Amino acid sequence: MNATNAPILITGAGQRVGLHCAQRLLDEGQSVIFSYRSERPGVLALRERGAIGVFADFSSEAGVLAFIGAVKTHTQSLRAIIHNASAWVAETPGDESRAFIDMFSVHMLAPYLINLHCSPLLQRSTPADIVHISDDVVRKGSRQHIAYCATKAGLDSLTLSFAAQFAPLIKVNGIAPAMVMFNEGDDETYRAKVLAKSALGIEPGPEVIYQSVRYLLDNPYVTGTTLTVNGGRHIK
Ligand SMILES: NC(=O)C1=CN([C@@H]2O[C@H](COP(=O)(O)OP(=O)(O)OC[C@H]3O[C@@H](n4cnc5c(N)ncnc54)[C@H](OP(=O)(O)O)[C@@H]3O)[C@@H](O)[C@H]2O)C=CC1
Ligand SMILES: Nc1nc2c(c(=O)[nH]1)N=C([C@H](O)[C@@H](O)CO)CN2
Repeated sequence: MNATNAPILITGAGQRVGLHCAQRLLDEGQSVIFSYRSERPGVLALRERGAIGVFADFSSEAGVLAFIGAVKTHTQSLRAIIHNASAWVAETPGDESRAFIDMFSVHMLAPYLINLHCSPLLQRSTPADIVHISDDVVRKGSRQHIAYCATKAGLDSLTLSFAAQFAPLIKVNGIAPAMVMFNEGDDETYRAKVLAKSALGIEPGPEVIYQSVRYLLDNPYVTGTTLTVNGGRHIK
């Protein structure tokens, strides 16, 4: 918990990694504001623990600005912003542009606007952090998720630019995971194929992302860095 107990803002926390990280922050006595788009059991669970849920549809500028305005009705300061919200959409013939625009908006426009408009709230907290959750796939590209990978690469660029812009009051870092947790529909063949891509060959679960977030929040001498959390894919 920080001295002023300024809340941590985490986006896309209704399920999976974001939900786990929000729960772990609450476990440690940290106040949390989170974004959700769909009403999920995780949204209720976080609310029942005292976290503030704010609806967000990051697919448009108007939706992002509306979210920012809503956050500012709940707090005047922020300990950190964790940009977790994401859409993992493969190219599908006929609506390539829609997919690209949607992922540009959630992976780049939303973090860009939220960082710019909420930096004054972060500056009222010491220390203060921004964490962008990217993807290890940026390292080499992806034939199956071209737009997804490109927009995550843009997020990595925002890490570098905002780290320079906001130093020394706000640290800005990224986390680049490879597969952390499968999706329900992933069959055994796909799971085996993905596990074989890393040297460690495990599905680690969302705690490895929380551990990475914790490191970045607690370390006063790290900014402009993206942590690779990929089970050794790059050495396989
Ligand atoms: N899972 C993995 O193995 C890996 C994950 N990552 C990254 O880690 C992070 C967490 O992954 P994971 O938990 O699987 O993420 P999810 O796929 O579960 O997405 C997280 C949340 O993002 C929200 N979201 C998506 N699009 C929008 C939008 N347009 N506006 C508002 N919210 C939106 C969804 O909200 P709702 O459900 O309310 O609609 C969703 O619950 C992501 O950034 C992901 O790219 C990187 C590599 C591997
Ligand atoms: N928003 C999301 N991004 C990603 C997901 C996901 O479920 N939601 N999943 C992956 C895969 O696990 C991939 O890493 C497998 O190689 C990537 N990004």
